[in-house]
Amino acid sequence: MSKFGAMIMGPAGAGKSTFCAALITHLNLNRRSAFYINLDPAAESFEHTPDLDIKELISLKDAMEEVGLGPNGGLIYCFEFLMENLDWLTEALDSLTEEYLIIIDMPGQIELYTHIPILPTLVKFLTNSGSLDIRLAAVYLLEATFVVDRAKFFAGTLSAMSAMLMLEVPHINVLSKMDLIKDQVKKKDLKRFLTPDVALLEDDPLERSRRITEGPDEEDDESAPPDEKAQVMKGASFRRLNKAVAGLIESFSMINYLKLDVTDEDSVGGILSHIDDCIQYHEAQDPKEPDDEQEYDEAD
Ligand SMILES: Nc1nc2c(ncn2[C@@H]2O[C@H](COP(=O)(O)OP(=O)(O)OP(=O)(O)O)[C@@H](O)[C@H]2O)c(=O)[nH]1
Repeated sequence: MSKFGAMIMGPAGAGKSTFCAALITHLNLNRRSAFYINLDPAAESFEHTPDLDIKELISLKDAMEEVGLGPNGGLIYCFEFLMENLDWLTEALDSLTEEYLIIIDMPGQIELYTHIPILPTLVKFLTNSGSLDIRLAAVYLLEATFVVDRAKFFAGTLSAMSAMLMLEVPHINVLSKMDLIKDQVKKKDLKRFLTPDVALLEDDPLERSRRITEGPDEEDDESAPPDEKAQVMKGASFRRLNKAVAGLIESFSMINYLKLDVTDEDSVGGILSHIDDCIQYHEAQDPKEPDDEQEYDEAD
């Protein structure tokens, strides 16, 4: 029996929990079942009470107080503790049928998606551990207001890409909180962010106004010792680096974004359709009995 899930990821405040809540409401309205897991050991309040909450196992507060760690160290400690107690997940998920969409609400610490190997191990366990075998989609949210600062947008896009390459499961990128930029960004301009292209940095209005007020860039001092050059990356070098990164994203066509407005039922439904496609949810529902197919063949 297959299980289906979506892991909702992204930086702090990107709107993950709000999206999880909207998704659960949408599923329920469409007579589908959700199993909501909170894996953020610091999360306090929820619109829908989680069916499973990491805080039952360990909370960030416990980790910080008992082990004397800060918030980031505490989070890593909680995830390491989770990895040592994976039967807690297996026991809760084992009996779920294929009707359920398992929704996993992740913490927002960016380290988790970039350079710490815990998440790939967790995803491998969920998708490939034999007993669970969840068909999982990764959904990465980036706040749409980032499009106003293009360098920030590309930095966010890099973290989405990092998560995508690290996890090796079907991946959906989402620009969340679209309602916040509806009136600021023209539709035509927005299209360029949905499939980011490098020219976005060249005609960045923020950059143009900076050049007008500060004047043209000073070229970097080529005679400076290598250490100093590396540390003082500013002006032209910084822009060249940004452009190279944006070029990389563009030339591999690795990132596309879907738009999300949680206040719009169709928008939430649209993201759900993409998730369903990625995990082939509908194909697994009401499978034909072998006998049905046989009867059909005989009638021919
Ligand atoms: N305008 C607007 N605000 C939103 C939207 N989604 C979330 N927010 C607000 O953004 C803030 C953060 O939302 P959360 O859903 O808690 O974000 P999160 O990614 O779960 O945050 P962390 O748990 O800190 O990682 C809250 O104040 C939400 O009300 C949206 O689509 N539009």
